[in-house]
Amino acid sequence: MIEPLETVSVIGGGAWGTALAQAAAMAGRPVSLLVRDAAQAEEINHSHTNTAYLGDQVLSASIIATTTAQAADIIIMAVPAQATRSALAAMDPAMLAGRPVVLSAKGLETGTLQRQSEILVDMAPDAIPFVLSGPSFAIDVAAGRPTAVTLAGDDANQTSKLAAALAGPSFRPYAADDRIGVEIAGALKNVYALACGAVDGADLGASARSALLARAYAEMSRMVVAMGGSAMTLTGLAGLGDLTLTCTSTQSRNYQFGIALGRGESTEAILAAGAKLAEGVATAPVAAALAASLDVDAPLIAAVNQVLTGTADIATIVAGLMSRPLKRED
Ligand SMILES: NC(=O)C1=CN([C@@H]2O[C@H](COP(=O)(O)OP(=O)(O)OC[C@H]3O[C@@H](n4cnc5c(N)ncnc54)[C@H](O)[C@@H]3O)[C@@H](O)[C@H]2O)C=CC1
Ligand SMILES: O=C(CO)COP(=O)(O)O
Repeated sequence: MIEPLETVSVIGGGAWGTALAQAAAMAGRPVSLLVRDAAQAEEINHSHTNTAYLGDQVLSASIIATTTAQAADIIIMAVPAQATRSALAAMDPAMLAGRPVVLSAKGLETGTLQRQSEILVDMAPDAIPFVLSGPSFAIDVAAGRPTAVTLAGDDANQTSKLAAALAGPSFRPYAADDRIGVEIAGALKNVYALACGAVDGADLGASARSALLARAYAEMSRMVVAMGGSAMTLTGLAGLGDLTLTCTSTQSRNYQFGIALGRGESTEAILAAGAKLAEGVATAPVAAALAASLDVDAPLIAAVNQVLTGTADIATIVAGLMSRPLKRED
């Protein structure tokens, strides 16, 4: 029994946490939003904007920003993937026990190689994990533009109820049950967006980018199946939907990071220049380690790691991919 599903507490006041708080408010939920900076909380509560992350987008007055995590019926985690563990550790365990906790970060944890919901199980074994992923730029969600996402949980009835509690006029969650597939898709699409950006940054052409997208989809399917998820999940919003959005949109931070790599800039230089969060940078080596441990052929993940570490230039990497032994497409 997960009811009531009235109030929402969002942990993380960046672009995505603020957008999800706005979506929950538009769904009619009273929302608290945890931010780390008192001045930011003040701005959200009094001006109803979060300019550092969402420009002049006006936020719902029913979002209350706080600098300490508030208890609620529904908890939404929206800090970067590498910060989820420490954010959970900082919360009162009683806030999490028996409550639906929605993991919305898209990334795999460095060191442990864990998915976001595995981190939750580690940190709060009594919480009920759900994962939310799909094609959804924060500004689109916050501005009330039509968005559809996947919400996956272990119990179909609970997941449908939670989806209904978060659904609004412009935010449509589809209930699903393949947590593994949804999480791996969300994490890997960022790695492939780095690759697609690099293809464009290096001016390799639209044909190359589409070929990459299709082969990325095939590689992602092998990874999902090897990890115990379903390849069918990839036909949906969290798979094909988000892969195409992130790999083809200049709005994507991962794609932008990839463009800079494709132009020959180093990872260190891009980060030093103040690049926005690009989750694929941390996830790529984790994905490579997982592929190796599962014996999955993942040449694109390997290629992205070569670009990120500067161990080969783009021309050499492309030549290597194009001269792999010919194979059947299936
Ligand atoms: N921005 C977008 O359009 C979307 C982002 N996401 C995912 O959401 C996650 C977060 O991304 P964004 O919000 O866009 O990043 P962001 O860089 O805009 O904001 C991250 C926020 O998390 C806060 N934070 C970091 N560590 C924290 C901690 N330990 N406790 C509390 N707050 C902490 C930072 O202060 C910052 O406000 C990422 O995994 C991203 O892939 C998912 C869908 C869309
Ligand atoms: O996940 C996203 C859209 O679905 C956001 O992508 P970026 O993090 O690359 O901007």
